[in-house]
Amino acid sequence: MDNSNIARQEAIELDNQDKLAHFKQEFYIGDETLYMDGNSLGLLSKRAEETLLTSLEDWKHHAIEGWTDGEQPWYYMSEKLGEMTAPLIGAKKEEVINTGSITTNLHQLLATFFKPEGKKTKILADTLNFPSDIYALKSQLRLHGLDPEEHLIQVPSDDGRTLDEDTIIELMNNDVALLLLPSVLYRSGQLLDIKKLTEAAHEKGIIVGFDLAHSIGALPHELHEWEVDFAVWCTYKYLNSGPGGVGGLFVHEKHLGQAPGLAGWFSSRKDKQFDMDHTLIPAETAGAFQIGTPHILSSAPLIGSLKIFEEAGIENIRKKSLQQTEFMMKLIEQELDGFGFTIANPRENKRRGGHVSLEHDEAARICKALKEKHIIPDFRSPNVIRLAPIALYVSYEDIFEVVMHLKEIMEKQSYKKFENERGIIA
Ligand SMILES: Cc1ncc(COP(=O)(O)O)c(C=O)c1O
Ligand SMILES: Nc1c(O)cccc1C(=O)C[C@H](N)C(=O)O
Repeated sequence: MDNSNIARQEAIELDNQDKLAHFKQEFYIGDETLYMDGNSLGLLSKRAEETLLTSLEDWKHHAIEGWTDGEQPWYYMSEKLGEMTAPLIGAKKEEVINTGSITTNLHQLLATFFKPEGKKTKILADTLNFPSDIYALKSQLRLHGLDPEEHLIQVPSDDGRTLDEDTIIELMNNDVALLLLPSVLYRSGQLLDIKKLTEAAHEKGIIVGFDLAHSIGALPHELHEWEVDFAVWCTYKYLNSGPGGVGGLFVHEKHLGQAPGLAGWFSSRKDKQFDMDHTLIPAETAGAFQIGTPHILSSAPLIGSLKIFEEAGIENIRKKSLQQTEFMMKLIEQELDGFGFTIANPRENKRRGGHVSLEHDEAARICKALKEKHIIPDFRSPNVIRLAPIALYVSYEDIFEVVMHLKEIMEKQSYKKFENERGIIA
C-alpha cells in the first residue's frame, strides 16, 4: 500500500471511531460538494431551518402576539440565545446577549468602555485584524476628537502571519486605555493567549475586548474566569446561523449595571420597556447593550443550531477539530511536497484555531480550480487559501479527498486556465 492509500485507510478508521460523525446528516450540502468554508459561512442544518420556520409560523398564527405568545416568543429570544451561547464562551447567562453584528456591537462597546482620560487616550490593536474592527476603532477615536494616526497603536507582525503575545504586552503602556484583539486571526488561524493578554492588560489598567469571530463554536473559552471585559462575535461562521445571522456580545459581570454608550429602547429592563418613559432604565444584564428591535428572522435559526452544540459539546468539537486540522496538515505535507505550498498557521494545538491556512503564489486561481471540482475553500488576499474542516459536518475522508484533488490540480496544472485574481468575495 502506498502512503496515500494508508492515509485513506486512516481516514476511514477515524470516521468509524468518530462520535460526532452522525451530526453530518443534519446539514444541507450537495452530494458532490466538499465544503471547507464554514469559517466564513456555516451550512444550514435541519434544526436551524426548523426554528426559523417556527418563527414564521408564530408570525402567521400570532401576529403581534408573537412577541410574547408563540412557540419562540420574540421578546425574549435575544436573552434565550445568550443563555444558550454562554457555555460556549465560559460566561454567566446574564453576561451574554445576541444582537447586532460584530461591527455594530463593537461600536456599542467602544462607546461604552473607551473613555479616554488624561494621558490614557490610546487604543492598542494589531496589524492583522479584520478591517471592519480597525475601521470601528478609528471612527470611535475620531468621535472623541482623537487622531487615529497618533492614538491607534497597531502591533506589528514579524512574519506577516502571526502576532507575538510578548510584543503585544510590551506595547501596553500607561497611555493605553483599551485593547482590542481577535481571539483567532482570520487569515493565519493563530489562536492568541487570551488569559495571558488579559492579565497583562489589567495590570496596566487597560480595558480588554476580544473579537471571537473565528473561535466561537470552534473551541472553548473561559471569558468570565479570565476576566475579559467584553467580547463580540458573529454566528454565521462556526455557529451556522445563516447569512446575516444575529451577532453576539459578552460584558463581564463586573461591568453590568452601567448604562450603554449607545442607548435605545431595547437597552431597557424588560419589565419597564413598555412603560414608554423617556428616562431609560437599563437592563442589569448584557441585554442593556442592545439598541433597537431584534432581527427575529436572523436570530431564529440560531436556536436550532445551538441545540446541536448543546448535544455535541464544545470540548468534543474542539478535540475533533484539532485532530482534523492535524490530519489535513499531515496529508498536505505528505502529498503536496514540492508544489510551493506553505502551511501558515501555527502548528501547536494551543496556538491554532479551526482552519488550515495555506499560502501559495497562485492561491487565487488554485481556489478557482478547487471550486470547479466542487470543493469550496476561500481565498484571502494576497496569497492565502483557507480550509476549514468543520467538526460537525466534515469527515476525515472528506479531508483526504480535498488534499488528493488539490494534488491533482497541481500535477495537471489545471489552475493555469484561471486568472490569478480573487472573485468578488473569495
Ligand atoms: C474577525 C472579524 N471581525 C469582523 C467581521 C465582520 O463582522 P460583521 O460583518 O458581522 O460586522 C468578520 C467577518 O466578516 C471577521 O472575521
Ligand atoms: N461577513 C461576511 C459577509 O457579510 C460576506 C461574505 C463573507 C463574510 C465573512 O464573514 C468573511 C469572514 N469574516 C472572513 O474571515 O473573511
